[in-house]
Amino acid sequence: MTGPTTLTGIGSTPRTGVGTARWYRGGADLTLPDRPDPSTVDPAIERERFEAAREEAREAIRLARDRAEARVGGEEAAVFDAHEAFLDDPGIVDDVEDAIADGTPAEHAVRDRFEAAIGQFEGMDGRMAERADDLRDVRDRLLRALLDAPTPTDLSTLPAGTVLLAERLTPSDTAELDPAAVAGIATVAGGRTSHAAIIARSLSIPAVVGVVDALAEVADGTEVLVDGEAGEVVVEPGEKRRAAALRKDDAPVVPEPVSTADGRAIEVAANVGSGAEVPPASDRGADGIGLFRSEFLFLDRESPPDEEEQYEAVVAALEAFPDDRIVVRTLDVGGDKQVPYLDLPEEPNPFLGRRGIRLSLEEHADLFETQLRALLRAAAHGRDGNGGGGSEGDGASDDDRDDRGGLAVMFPMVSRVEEVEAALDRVESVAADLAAEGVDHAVPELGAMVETPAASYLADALAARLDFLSVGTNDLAGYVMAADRESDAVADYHDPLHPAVLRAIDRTTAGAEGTDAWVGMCGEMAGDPELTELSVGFGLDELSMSAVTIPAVKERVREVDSAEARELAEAVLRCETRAEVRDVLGLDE
Ligand SMILES: C=C(OP(=O)(O)O)C(=O)O
Ligand SMILES: [Mg+2]
Repeated sequence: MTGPTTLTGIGSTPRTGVGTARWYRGGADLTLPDRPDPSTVDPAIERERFEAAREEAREAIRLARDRAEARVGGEEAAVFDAHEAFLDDPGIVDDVEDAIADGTPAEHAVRDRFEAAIGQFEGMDGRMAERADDLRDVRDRLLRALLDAPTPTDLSTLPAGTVLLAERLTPSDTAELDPAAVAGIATVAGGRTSHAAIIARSLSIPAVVGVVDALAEVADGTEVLVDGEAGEVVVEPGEKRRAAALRKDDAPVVPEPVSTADGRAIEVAANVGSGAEVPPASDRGADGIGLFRSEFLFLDRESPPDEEEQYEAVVAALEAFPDDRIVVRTLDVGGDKQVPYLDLPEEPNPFLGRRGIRLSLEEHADLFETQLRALLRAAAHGRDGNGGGGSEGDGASDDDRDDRGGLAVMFPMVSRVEEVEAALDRVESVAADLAAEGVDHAVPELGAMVETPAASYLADALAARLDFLSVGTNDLAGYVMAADRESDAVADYHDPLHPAVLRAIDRTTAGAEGTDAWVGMCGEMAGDPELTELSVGFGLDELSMSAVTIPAVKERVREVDSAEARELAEAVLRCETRAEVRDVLGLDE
């Protein structure tokens, strides 16, 4: 391949890096010998081999876990606990042992059983499909042990400036990478929400996944640029493109809050999916956390976290940002986020079913209560001293709260005023219980996500009852455009730059005008520096995003004039097609 050639995929870590391509092919050859005649197989020996392989794999998984914990933190490392659990899963172990008893050699029994499990997960939606990667990882560890195959290339010692190309990377592969050495990752397979992609993001390694386009033709040693924001891999990019891309990525970190050129303060906060993402957010200059996806505390485990664990996770985030606001979203499961132990109802169309606040108010009222107890206790932390003597809050009018600091809590997937009223009642009753028990607590700021057209139409009524609203453009675009956010086939529809979505955003800020509620945005649109002026023009007070784009968005906010930004928003709101919107914004089609 002679460049420059641009291959497209899915941007996963929105940073850019340039380096030298190096293919990673998983190291060892795991081709199995031909299956022998069952009568020649000694099941006792095979059982012993299987046992020994499990123990070897267990040791390697624990080592990977410790290494990941040291590099990216405990929450990301917890994926390896899930890997270890596969080694003990009776549904797998018993089947492998049964096959061995019938005369199947251990390596064939392992491969067959894992292939079946991988096939099952691949047939599911969203995050569950990505558990297939975890199973592949465990299967390969077992097969390596059984075949006595060499361990794969040591990914922790790659030379500086490597762009790693692979068919797919497992979570263990990714956790081994040294972010100082690896300039980028491009893989043929994988989605944005696979564990491997999440770990790469936590390590801030530029990454593009799902590059089906001719990645295989890129030879080792070629210069490659990985633009994880545009979702592009540029082969032999040339000096101009390289310099432009790196300039974009290198916006200086601005630790203090920023205002527009004419003095309007805009909070630029971080979205985090786990405690491990909190320190990098603060390093990138986040003004607090605008979206703490609390559901990550519930994934990849066998039972929900208890009140204490949730309390501690939130307090750790508050301590990392003592002067800033931390917005924790209550449990948002259902739709693409399935949690097996919660026994969520089977639904023909989960995106239009029991999700978010709907589950918290009914099927999982118990989990909601535990979560609110943890949150109200955490809200007292740091007031009147470190954790001691918190006030008994009185909801939206709690006036001893610092303007911008402290805890805020928001409810996901709201579509009715009644849901907000019921959630506020639950908060009040949890506060009363804690008071009766003599437990320190406070009522945090309370808000709702605007992710449904209903919430956008009702923004005035919601804002009148709450302290804030936060626009979730990922789901809002999906529901306004009737386009599944997980489906490639309708990816074109799922774009916040469609006029209908932009009008829903504007309707939200307009609805909140005249109330005391502030309005933020925490969908992916908020993190796009090319859309910062438009977001300011819509009247948003806060933009919350993946930590990596915070410096570029802060830089952009400082250049914006809010009157001009409003004119831009008005021009965009007059558009009738996405092409016209892109034209007004000066973006290429
Ligand atoms: C931020 C959002 O929530 P999530 O992506 O977690 O569904 C959104 O829908 O825009
Ligand atoms: Mg959402």
